[in-house]
Amino acid sequence: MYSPKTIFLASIAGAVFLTRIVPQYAPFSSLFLTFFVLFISQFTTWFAWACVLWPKYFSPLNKLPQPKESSFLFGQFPKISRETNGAPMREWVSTIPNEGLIRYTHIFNADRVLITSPNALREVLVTKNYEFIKPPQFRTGLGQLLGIGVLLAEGEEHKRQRKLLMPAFAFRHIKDLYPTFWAKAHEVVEAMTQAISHPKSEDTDPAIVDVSNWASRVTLDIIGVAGMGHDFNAVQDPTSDLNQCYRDIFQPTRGGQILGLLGAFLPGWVIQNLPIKRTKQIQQARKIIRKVCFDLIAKKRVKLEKGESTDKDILSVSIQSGGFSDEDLVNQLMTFLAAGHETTASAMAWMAYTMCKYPEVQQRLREEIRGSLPSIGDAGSTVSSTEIDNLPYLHAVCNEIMRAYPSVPVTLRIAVEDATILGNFIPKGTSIILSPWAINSSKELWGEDAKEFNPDRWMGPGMANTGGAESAYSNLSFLHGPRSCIGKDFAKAEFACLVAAWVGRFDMHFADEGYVLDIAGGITVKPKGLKVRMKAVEGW
Ligand code: HEM
Repeated sequence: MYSPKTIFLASIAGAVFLTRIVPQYAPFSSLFLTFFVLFISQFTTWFAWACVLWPKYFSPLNKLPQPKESSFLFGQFPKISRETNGAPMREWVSTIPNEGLIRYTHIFNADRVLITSPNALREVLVTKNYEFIKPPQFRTGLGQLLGIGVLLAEGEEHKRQRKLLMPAFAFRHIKDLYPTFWAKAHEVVEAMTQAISHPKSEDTDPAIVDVSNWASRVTLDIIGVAGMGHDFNAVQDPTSDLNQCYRDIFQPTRGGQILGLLGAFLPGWVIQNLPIKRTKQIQQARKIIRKVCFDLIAKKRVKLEKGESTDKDILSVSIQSGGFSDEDLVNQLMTFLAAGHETTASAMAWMAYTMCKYPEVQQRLREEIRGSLPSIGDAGSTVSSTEIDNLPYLHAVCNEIMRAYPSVPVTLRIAVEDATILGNFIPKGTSIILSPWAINSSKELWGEDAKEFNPDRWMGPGMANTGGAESAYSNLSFLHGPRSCIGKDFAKAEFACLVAAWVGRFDMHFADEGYVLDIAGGITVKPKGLKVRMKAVEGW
């Protein structure tokens, strides 16, 4: 498709051709000036067509409902960049009457289609799943840190990888991981209990805790132990290279946002080699993460070859499938390390926020946990999947946190060919927006109190799995279909164990009583600047 990126490349090629091969026809002898003239002239033509004529008069998407106000050139981009990721979509779902699709435009009026109804979601996520792929710039951008594992692979390659990995995520296997999750939950609450009772300096109050930091460390350890059979020990030692890497690269920065935007216009290799701090940071992180993964694979192979391992972690199951080369395995490990830890860490940050905001929920949950589970303070204590999964209020609170504040508020697809959704023509290349946050809080799907935090919607007969919503597509936190979160059961079990341990042990209040929710992040989101005053509650 003709785009600024192809114009850029075509202008470079044209300028080289004109100045080097047929200089008599070049407008200038300078390569740069020739490039500049070619670029500007092509860009202007493209601009008039793509930014004015096509979106305003020719786009078949014009007939779909859309937001009223729109910038002349940048569509809804100014609103989207000003607000929290997913907030505009959340607003449009409930304010623009629609039948499953809302159209809006982005930079240079590029078309976007927001999916709003269960039937439309079913088409995009299930029946036509491979017609709507992840944007290619994800592969070049995220691919550096995640490798091209199951998260970024497409088509037949994705099917192959997913089939080989599925056994590791089957519930019969996940249920054996509950004691591992519980052991790490024990370790982190003990470390936190120690930390909040020992001042580090005179002017810091140890009881005021940066929950995101602890949450990221414990979830990194859990994906290490349960996913790869290796303890990164980030709970005890936050200074390890790997922990530091993820803290740096997942910190939303201006540099990262700018690179994301440039990705729409420049080829991936140009972006990756820009001489700026952010690209250097990413290259360094990639080196460290890959080395950690290669070492883990080598160690695990030796163990498996000697017949010493009966491990059931994701890595062991992947090696034993025989379908992955070492390079493939590195890509899968990089994927699980990133996809499997910041997402759950974000859910933990939302847990802390909701517990502070709704102290009565916190109190009720603590009573259920303490009344039913063995004390987290007892180093030898363990729990089974049945013990955790049978606590109705814990189940309800965890589900409600993930519904009301999904870790991934928005994700994207691109129509790989001309397609249709609910019979509406979708031209090739159109961006399709899936917004878990918007869907999970749609009044149409959840009723009048959709935007309220109400764990009780998951209580009562027949409510535990649905929260009262009629369609499974009303809850999009893990998406659905062949590209849904492969780690859903893993994440839910891990989250329930961590929440039980954390709420069972600590009383939590906002450190700043007037805290007003502001949301930070990119792919995953968290309450910005949240600090929690924590106190260990005696007797458990
Ligand atoms: C609260 C925790 C989690 C949430 C909310 C979550 C959410 C999601 C979402 C929304 C996607 C789809 C992204 C897209 O296609 O655009 C996804 C995919 C994925 N998630 Fe999770 N996730 C969580 C935890 C985990 C964990 C613990 C693991 C690994 C152990 C994991 C591994 C993956 C993988 C590998 C994919 C790609 C699946 C594919 O494309 O076939 N996630 N997750």
